[in-house]
Amino acid sequence: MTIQWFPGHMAKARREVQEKLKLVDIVFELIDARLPMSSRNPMMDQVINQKPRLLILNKADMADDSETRKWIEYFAQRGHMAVAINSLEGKGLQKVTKAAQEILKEKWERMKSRGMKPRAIRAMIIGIPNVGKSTLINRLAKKNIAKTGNMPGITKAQQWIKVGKDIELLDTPGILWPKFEDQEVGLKLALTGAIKDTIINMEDLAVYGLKFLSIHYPNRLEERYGITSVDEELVNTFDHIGKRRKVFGPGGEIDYDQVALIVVRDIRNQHFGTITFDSVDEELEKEALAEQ
Ligand SMILES: Nc1nc2c(ncn2[C@@H]2O[C@H](COP(=O)(O)OP(=O)(O)OP(=O)(O)O)[C@@H](O)[C@H]2O)c(=O)[nH]1
Repeated sequence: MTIQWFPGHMAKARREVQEKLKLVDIVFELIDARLPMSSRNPMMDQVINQKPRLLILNKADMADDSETRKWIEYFAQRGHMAVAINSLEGKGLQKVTKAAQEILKEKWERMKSRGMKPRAIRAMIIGIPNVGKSTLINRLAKKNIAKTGNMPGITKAQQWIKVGKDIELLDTPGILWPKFEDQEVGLKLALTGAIKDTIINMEDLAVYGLKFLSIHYPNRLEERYGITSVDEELVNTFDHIGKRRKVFGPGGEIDYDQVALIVVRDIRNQHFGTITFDSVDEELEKEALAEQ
């Protein structure tokens, strides 16, 4: 699904999320483990206000494990519990229930001490497009979709999905916009396939990808393309890859469009292995600079 995010749509999305928030105890903020910063909504804190939140790093199977561990630690230090999962194969889902119980432990104990009967935790998933919201909901749902009637304050009947006996999940996720105003974020989102190819320049994307790999994963770049850095004259790098991959136009010249496409596809199809595009160390550097 592609959504054009105009101010009106953003306001509507925000309103819809805030309506649903009234129904839940906790928000599951779904983010892409390859982009733990860039795949988050820039206004999430304001939108969900003080609602308890669990960060779920989805698509962990495509991310760099060592970076994922660092990101979980990074978020923990900022007071946010985070877990890494793979919704596509249903890996790590049990961590979600455990973490939600942990986050709400005190509240539940208070309720118990006031003599209230224990009940399931009500949760909703929020995330930017393509982060895997539907996949996760379907995974958690199995056959446990429970229909409920109208809830006060909300016009459309909400369906709850029973996840084990401890969690009830709203069956429709909240969709919020990504941080597209930052050009580098846009390129990262595009490299992971979160943004439609029609709105990006493939050559820019390929160049960004190659530079990223040369900095963070030079060995993998060498293994696949026989280079460890990107030449200042970009055309030399494109020529090199074009020759290596035999991408020639009708007159025998290198087809640069095709080279760009090959690079982007190689990255997306994991021919460079599992990659995390947002680096914890760079984020910490940015934070340190901002504090100065
Ligand atoms: N490898 C991998 N792919 C995943 C995972 N979760 C989702 N996907 C894939 O990511 C793509 C997007 O998943 P969706 O569940 O449609 O994402 P969504 O957030 O509901 O997307 P919108 O409907 O656009 O908001 C699909 O191709 C899924 O198969 C995961 O954990 N690992």
